[in-house]
Amino acid sequence: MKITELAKAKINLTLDILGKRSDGYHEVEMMMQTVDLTDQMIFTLRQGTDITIECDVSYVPTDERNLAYKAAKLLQDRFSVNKGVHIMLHKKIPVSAGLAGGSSNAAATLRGLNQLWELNLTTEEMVEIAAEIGSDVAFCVYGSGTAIARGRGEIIERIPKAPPMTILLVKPQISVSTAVVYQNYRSELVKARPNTKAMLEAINEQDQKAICDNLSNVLETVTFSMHPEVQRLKQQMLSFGADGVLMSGSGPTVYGIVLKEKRATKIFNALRGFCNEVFLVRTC
Ligand SMILES: C[C@](O)(CO)[C@H](O)COP(=O)(O)OP(=O)(O)OC[C@H]1O[C@@H](n2ccc(N)nc2=O)[C@H](O)[C@@H]1O
Ligand SMILES: Nc1ncnc2c1ncn2[C@@H]1O[C@H](COP(=O)(O)OP(=O)(O)OP(=O)(O)O)[C@@H](O)[C@H]1O
Repeated sequence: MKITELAKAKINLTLDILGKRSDGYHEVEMMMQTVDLTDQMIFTLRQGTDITIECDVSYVPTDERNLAYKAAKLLQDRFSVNKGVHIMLHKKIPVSAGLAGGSSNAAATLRGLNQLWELNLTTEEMVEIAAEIGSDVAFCVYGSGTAIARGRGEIIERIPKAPPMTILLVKPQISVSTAVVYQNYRSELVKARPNTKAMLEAINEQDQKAICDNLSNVLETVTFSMHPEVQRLKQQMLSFGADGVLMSGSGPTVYGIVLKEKRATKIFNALRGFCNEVFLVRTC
């Protein structure tokens, strides 16, 4: 028996930090959006209880460090499952990019194994389990759409879908640790905080211009100071004519919303001249 699931990348339309928590995490309020940059995952039932992973790119761990493995093991232990699985992961989402690639794979594993192992879990039950794997996994369980995430990212409020928009994703060739970025966050260095209410209104009204005007991520202050080239990339995308530009998550991926299709292709070609990893995608 085989189940196929698609794991989508996410971008943050807003990311605000409301304070530091006693568990060491940060209290956040952020608007999340899926885009149609997807990994494909194929789950095949195995005899015995082994969980094995195969991936078509060499730099993704295929052992217990893989978030998909963690998700499978968690389900197996929690529900005393005496079945195994082989997971084939076709990777398209850049790794350590701020696009929740690993989290999305973990969420797709919860959905896939819910079917393969016939667990009959509701979406809400999967969301609860997701929070034990990572802060971004809960949002990814829904598969696609727009939501506000609160708490440490695991409390999800689904909101109306953002309008279809063309997005350029650019992943610089540097690696950023989410933990280090959060650790170095200083609220006093933030000049303008996100206005979540205004962003919600913009989405409710399907007002693309207002969405572009309200993009905001407080973690830019940290990543930009550690890697000035990420800030330069943002400036460059704005000067090329993107209508709104923001760093996603803790970075280093920077995305640009481009409201005119023809201009998006032009900027895409210009960026490909000096960046290896550039993707032209849509909100979904
Ligand atoms: C930056 C974002 O991607 C935005 O969507 C997320 O907030 C991070 O989500 P994630 O990668 O799933 O994060 P986790 O794997 O849960 O945590 C990685 C590390 O980031 C820090 N962290 C994460 C989330 C949060 N609300 N506060 C934190 O301080 C913690 O040091 C944690 O050890
Ligand atoms: N299924 C997976 N796909 C990609 N990376 C994974 C996976 N499982 C574990 N990892 C490891 O997780 C780390 C972060 O990878 P990931 O691509 O999820 O980062 P990210 O996009 O920055 O995540 P987020 O936006 O949630 O902070 C990498 O060091 C990678 O080796």
